[in-house]
Amino acid sequence: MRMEQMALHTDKYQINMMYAHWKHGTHRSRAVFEAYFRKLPFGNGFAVFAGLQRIVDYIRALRFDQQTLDYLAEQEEAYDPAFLEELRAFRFTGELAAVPEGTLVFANEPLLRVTAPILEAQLIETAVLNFMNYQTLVATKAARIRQVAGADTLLEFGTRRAQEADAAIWGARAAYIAGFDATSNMRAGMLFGIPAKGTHAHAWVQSHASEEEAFRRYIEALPAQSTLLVDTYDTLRSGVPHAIRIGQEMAARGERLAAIRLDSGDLAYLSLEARRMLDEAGLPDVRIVASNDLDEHIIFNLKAQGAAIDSWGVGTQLITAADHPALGGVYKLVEHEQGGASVPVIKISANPEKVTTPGAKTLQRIVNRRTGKAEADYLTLADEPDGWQSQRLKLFDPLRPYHYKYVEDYEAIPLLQPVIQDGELARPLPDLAAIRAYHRQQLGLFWPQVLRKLNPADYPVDLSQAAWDLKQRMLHEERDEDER
Ligand SMILES: Nc1ncnc2c1ncn2[C@@H]1O[C@H](COP(=O)(O)OP(=O)(O)OP(=O)(O)O)[C@@H](O)[C@H]1O
Ligand SMILES: O=P(O)(O)OC[C@H]1O[C@H](OP(=O)(O)OP(=O)(O)O)[C@H](O)[C@@H]1O
Ligand SMILES: O=C(O)c1cccnc1
Repeated sequence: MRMEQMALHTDKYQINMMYAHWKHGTHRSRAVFEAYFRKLPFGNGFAVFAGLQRIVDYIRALRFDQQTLDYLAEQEEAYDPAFLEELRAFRFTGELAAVPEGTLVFANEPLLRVTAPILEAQLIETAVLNFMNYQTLVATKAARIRQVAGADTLLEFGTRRAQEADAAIWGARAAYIAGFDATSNMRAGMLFGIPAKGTHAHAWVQSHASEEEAFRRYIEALPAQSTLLVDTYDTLRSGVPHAIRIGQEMAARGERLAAIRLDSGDLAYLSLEARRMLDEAGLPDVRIVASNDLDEHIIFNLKAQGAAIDSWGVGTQLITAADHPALGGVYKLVEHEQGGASVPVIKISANPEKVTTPGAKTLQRIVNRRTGKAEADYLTLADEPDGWQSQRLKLFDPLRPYHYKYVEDYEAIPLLQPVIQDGELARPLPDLAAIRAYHRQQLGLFWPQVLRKLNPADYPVDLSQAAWDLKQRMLHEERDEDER
């Protein structure tokens, strides 16, 4: 997809650090950054990774054009014109490894790893996090909604309430990855190939002399796809009876009214009454769509009340991730070239959760061959020799290493896969249909206790002995340094 000029979709401090590196001649030193989040959103037991397509499009299109360079030249920092010439020739030349979109992911594991000259790796931090945090958040919310909706149809209706246009389309895509069936946003439909679906609004009914006339004229125009919104005046006294009359007329002509939509009031009561009325009128095939500030909690409750709803239109709560409006993903330096060698680096914090895990890492999903279920995610240092995969594996909690277990008959599935190498796409990214299928398959790898939406079980994310030892050694070295 074509991307607009995005080079300055970054925080100024990135440009300032790039400049300072350039001034000191360190801008080509190789750096390894990893992106991860520390806390799962919505109290969920997993997140659904999304955003990679946009990240890849952005990275590959990164250029500093004349307008961008002119703007940089005006800044109060008075960047050296020779730096701007360096930027004029900018291309991303590094590597990106990432987990595939649709993967179930957890806190404190690398979802992306960038290995590049530090000038390049630093520039992309802000945008990478921007895309990853939002899309992963919405995909995760969508997965929660899919979980309660079972096999019902889920329609994404959020554009009017989304935090601007990009959020609407990329949010629609994220929702589709995690199991929504369609979006109302036509642009998302066109750009991404998501099925686009729509009913009609109250304005259609209000713009006619009567509700019945409005319904009749609507189905005359769109006989095959008509869903009639029945709550403009009085759902059970007016909307549903009028829809029934239209539905019966259609049936007499050999056509079928597709559905009615409920958009206010007690959706359990109204759907059950509407279902009864439709069935009694000989229209058991007319489906019922519901909307009105729905989320996973309300859908769960409506289903528990036996609501007769076949399709759910979900907007605001999904697209704005209203109950957890940001994923706190971070992008941390884990290794940096010093004196020709790549050296692991650590960031210490008084808060143990904020201490980084040094060294470039790989991420494996340890799947028990006997049960077919994932036991843990396992981080090794990227330079650890292969071969451990065929041995008995000790899995221990990195914060409480005396909590451990052994796994014997397992498969170690590498999750961080090469996406960009030497600035070029390593292989084509999967299409949306493949991403959705992969996401469904991912769900099958986990026990229900990890997947349940209320108080899920913790899924272990463990370090290899070598990764753990490196972290402990660097923590102690830092402390010794402080005490000197
Ligand atoms: N049976 C139900 N159980 C739980 N929640 C419900 C039920 N029926 C509807 N809801 C939800 O309760 C909320 C009611 O919204 P609101 O107070 O705006 O009432 P309304 O009748 O929809 O009015 P409006 O015409 O302003 O949309 C919505 O989020 C709706 O999805
Ligand atoms: O409720 P959401 O999950 O965000 O779904 C989208 C809403 O958008 C439309 O309402 P509209 O914007 O016409 O306003 P309304 O809230 O008065 O129904 C539609 O009728 C849904 O209710
Ligand atoms: O098609 C619909 O019914 C629809 C689309 C967007 C928002 N609300 C409803």
